[in-house]
Amino acid sequence: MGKTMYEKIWDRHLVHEEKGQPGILYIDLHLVHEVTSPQAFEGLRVSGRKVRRPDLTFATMDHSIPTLNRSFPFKDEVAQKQVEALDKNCRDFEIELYDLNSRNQGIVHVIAPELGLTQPGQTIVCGDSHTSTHGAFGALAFGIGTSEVEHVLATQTLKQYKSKTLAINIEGELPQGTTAKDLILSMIGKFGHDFATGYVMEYRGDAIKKLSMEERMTVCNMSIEMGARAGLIEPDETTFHYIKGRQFAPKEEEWEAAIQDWKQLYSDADASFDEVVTFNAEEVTPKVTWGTNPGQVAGITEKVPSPEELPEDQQLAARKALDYIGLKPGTRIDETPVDVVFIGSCTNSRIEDLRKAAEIVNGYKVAENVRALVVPGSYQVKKQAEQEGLSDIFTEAGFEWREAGCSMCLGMNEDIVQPGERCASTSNRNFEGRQGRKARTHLVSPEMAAAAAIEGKFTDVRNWNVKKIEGIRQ
Ligand SMILES: CC(C)[C@H](C(=O)O)[C@@H](O)C(=O)O
Ligand code: SF4
Repeated sequence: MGKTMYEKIWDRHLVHEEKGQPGILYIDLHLVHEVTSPQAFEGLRVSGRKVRRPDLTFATMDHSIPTLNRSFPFKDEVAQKQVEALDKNCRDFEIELYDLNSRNQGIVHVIAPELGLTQPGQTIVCGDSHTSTHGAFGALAFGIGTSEVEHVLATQTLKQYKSKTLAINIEGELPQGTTAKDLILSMIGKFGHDFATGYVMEYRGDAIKKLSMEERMTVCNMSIEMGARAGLIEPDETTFHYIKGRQFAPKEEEWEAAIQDWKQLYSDADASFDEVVTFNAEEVTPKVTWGTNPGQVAGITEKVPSPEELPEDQQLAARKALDYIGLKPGTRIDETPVDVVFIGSCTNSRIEDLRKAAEIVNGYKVAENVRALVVPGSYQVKKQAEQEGLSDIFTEAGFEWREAGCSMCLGMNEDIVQPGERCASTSNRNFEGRQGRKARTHLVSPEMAAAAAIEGKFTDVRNWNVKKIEGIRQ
């Protein structure tokens, strides 16, 4: 019988296996950030170990760093300590670090693809759940805990039980005016935020094939928000084209061999998945979450549901969510006002996201009483957006234009949504307190966030009067 893509990558990396025990997998790329690594390095020091493959380990600063003034001293002492610790750890253990002065700095899941570190067929880990992003390249990529970070640092391997496999066959095409973010939010809405728990899922079908690499990353990024261990997309010409020429991509003489190898990474026609579901892309509309998990989501023309309309096992959670989010059943989503707009995070802070948001913003002004921020995913995204004139469009409209980092996605720095404020956010998590104490988060696409900033409430981007960007420096 044939193999799934997951099984192929698993088999290529299996170093050792014993019945009843987790397999030992070789790790090709280990990404490190300041929040989940300090204790792991401390563990190495205590046991007198070295990092086994510093050349396969890359670190960046992203989670807790300020996005305005990044020079020491930080306002937040804990953040400064984390950053200083990462700096020392990377020096002591000879790991490449993209610090706040580096041209390669940015959110860990934005920079690794951007640098060509992320490649098909690899095993990639990071002490961070959104490592699933890299699955967009056909890499087996998932988050690990801090003790596992230590294990990978010390051995370049990881103990893992094999996951079950799930195929999501996406039929049809995404309708005009909808995005990859709407697609993944729709799927989580349909199947539920814990549907894929214990599975590695493969997104398949024409709608996926038509997505750009950046859009595929948006989809895979949120696999974890459906509970999945990892998300995978078969690599194809779009993937190869994206990788070619990047800093760490295979060089000319190795390129052809790499492509031949990557072309083997598909699920065989006779491979069997533990579970197969289908999803119709034609159903997708611009989405806004109304609750405190990403599956509590509605279309822009819909109303906030009444808990009684929902399946019984979802009613209690819906009641609690509505109470926290401060919305009444029956409220029209497109009449819901926003106080804050955040365009950023590893889900939606790449150059295409900023271009699409800028296209909506161009020629308009941010509504009074709305505070709007754009936080590019990396230094390189920021520079490119500035060269293309996107930053001018944002700042002229009244957006704040920041340095790269995670920022308001999780509010570990000063970029926090105040208690009771409602935020349209392009990030991936909306649980209680995620963006600040009592902050209310609504997950949306960059286009929907941009339109909400201008209107001061959620609005249907499909009806937006786009003012073409004249003389844009692209
Ligand atoms: C800080 C880190 C452990 C965390 C994660 O693993 O996802 C963060 O990135 C998040 O998005 O909540
Ligand atoms: S941007 Fe948000 S989701 Fe992504 S790694 Fe940072 S905190 Fe986690």
